Amino acid sequence: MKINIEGVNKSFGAKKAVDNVSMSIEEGTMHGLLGSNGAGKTTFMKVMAGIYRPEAGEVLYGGEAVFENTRVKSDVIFIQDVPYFFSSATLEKMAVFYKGLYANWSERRFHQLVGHFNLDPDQPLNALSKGMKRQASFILAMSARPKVMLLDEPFDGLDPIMRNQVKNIMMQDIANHNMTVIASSHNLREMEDLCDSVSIMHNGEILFNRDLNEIKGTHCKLQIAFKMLPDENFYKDIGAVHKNLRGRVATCIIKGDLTAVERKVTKYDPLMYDILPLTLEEIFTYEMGEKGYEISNIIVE
Ligand SMILES: Nc1ncnc2c1ncn2[C@@H]1O[C@H](COP(=O)(O)OP(=O)(O)OP(=O)(O)O)[C@@H](O)[C@H]1O
Repeated sequence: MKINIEGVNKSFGAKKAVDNVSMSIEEGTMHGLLGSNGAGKTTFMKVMAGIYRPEAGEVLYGGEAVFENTRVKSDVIFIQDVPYFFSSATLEKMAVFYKGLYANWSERRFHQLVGHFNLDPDQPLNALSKGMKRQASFILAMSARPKVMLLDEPFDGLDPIMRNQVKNIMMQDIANHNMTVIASSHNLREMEDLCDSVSIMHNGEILFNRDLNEIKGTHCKLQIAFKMLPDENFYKDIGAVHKNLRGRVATCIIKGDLTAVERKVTKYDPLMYDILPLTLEEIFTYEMGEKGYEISNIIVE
């Protein structure tokens, strides 16, 4: 289900937690929403889930606004950063509750996942560890077979094996059922491996929103060692948008066709060179630097 977010604002008193955010997310893709503590991610997710009414703008799922719309909400699941369960809830009791809320609820999948994650369906959920509560939230969410999953810090508290299992099941649902996922995170590297597109939120605003396949094909990193340092024309010639010199070794970020870059580089008779793809962190470091932001102030990892 395609998601359109149009000019959304949400404030708490004088604090603009979400400041005029617009973006769209294609059906069957995963979007990573990155940002530091207090950037506005949870508030934005709550607006997307239809929990908060924005003061301006709207969130549309397949063209329909989510706020106070039970039909749309039955296709959208929100896993909050701190799972909440009723005081006497067990997985079995929550399953009955979810079945009533979500039209696509799959009993078969629920029992498969309970077996897979090895949780006792009759154990009180509030007596579980943080990571086990997270697992329980995923079991319930994935059994509801939602068209859209909103995940606030989804993998926090899961051990590495559980992380991989949850990711694998989620990626299968994206590939096989065209599920659309938006996940907030502090972890750039984890999102880089999973997402089709990534945005960075800072002080309630979206600073960047990029398609990862597109961006990775357009930039590369050149590391090159010279016998004699070339003049500035070299950097212009190869299309370097950023350079860092250490002795006679230069590291450049280059925007452009990679084979053309290689052809030009060899003309300068380097001692050695290497052309590497850019990591997402490098792309953002460079692009945010251009806009005057220090990425280490915005994202930790
Ligand atoms: N219920 C609330 N009442 C008042 N202010 C709030 C409320 N919820 C959030 N805020 C404020 O809105 C801003 C954004 O908070 P939010 O929780 O959305 O950030 P976040 O990006 O999710 O942060 P974190 O990574 O720490 O979870 C913060 O300044 C926060 O203090």
